[in-house]
Amino acid sequence: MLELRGTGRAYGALKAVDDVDLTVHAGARHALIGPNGAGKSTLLHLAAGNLRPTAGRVLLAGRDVTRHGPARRARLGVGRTFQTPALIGSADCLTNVALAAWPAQTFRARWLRRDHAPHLARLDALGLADDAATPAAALSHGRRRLLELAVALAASPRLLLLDEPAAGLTDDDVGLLLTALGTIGAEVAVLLVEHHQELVRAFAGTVTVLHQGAVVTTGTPAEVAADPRVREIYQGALGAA
Ligand SMILES: Nc1ncnc2c1ncn2[C@@H]1O[C@H](COP(=O)(O)OP(=O)(O)OP(=O)(O)O)[C@@H](O)[C@H]1O
Repeated sequence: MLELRGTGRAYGALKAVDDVDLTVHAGARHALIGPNGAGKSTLLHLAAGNLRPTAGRVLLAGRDVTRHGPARRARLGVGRTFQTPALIGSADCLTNVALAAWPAQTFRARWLRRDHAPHLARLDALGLADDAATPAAALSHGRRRLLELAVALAASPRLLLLDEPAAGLTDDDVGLLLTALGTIGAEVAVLLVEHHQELVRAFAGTVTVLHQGAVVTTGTPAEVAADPRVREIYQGALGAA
């Protein structure tokens, strides 16, 4: 679904992302971990088109999108969330989801836009049905995270890029987030940047470790947790026993 080939992003002498090869397969549950400053957010920006690489290529479903901006990549099926939720605070949850769904809808669905049933179903699937009429700004931080996920999914992405969705969440909220992530269909590949080790272990089938902009290793959570290089550079990142 997503391929980075020799992809890099430099800021002067600093290589924030350095010659990265990364493949996220269709339907994958792929996590990207690494210490602070490893280059994880930069890599997500490169995948989403918010940043242009200074080296290498980005492919989406085999198509070279290196020079495509974020809007064009979104039309090709890339959805994302940000470290700080990007929502319309004054609009209620239903409106946030309905607006996000608009570009992916058929003409008929737009004409029938008063039919909010699909959007309510989406909110319900993520545990937000009771908040349909609540302004996004009035939600707790944890529920804003869930709404951001609902908004990203409303655009029917084929690749979903999630930037630290568990940041600042309570343990209970992380449980709700994990349940919500479990509702994402197999037609959507997910690349998750996350520091929360239990969430990574519970969610990801594949984990890539980034350090100083470069890929250290890719494997299952157990393989990565057992890798001595990972233990060295990323102490306890996966709660290695
Ligand atoms: N716009 C920028 N200009 C200069 N340096 C930058 C810029 N953006 C990021 N960097 C640097 O690139 C490196 C990678 O940053 P990035 O935010 O991608 O790391 P990260 O792994 O997401 O970190 P964290 O886990 O703390 O969010 C860091 O050294 C950072 O200071």
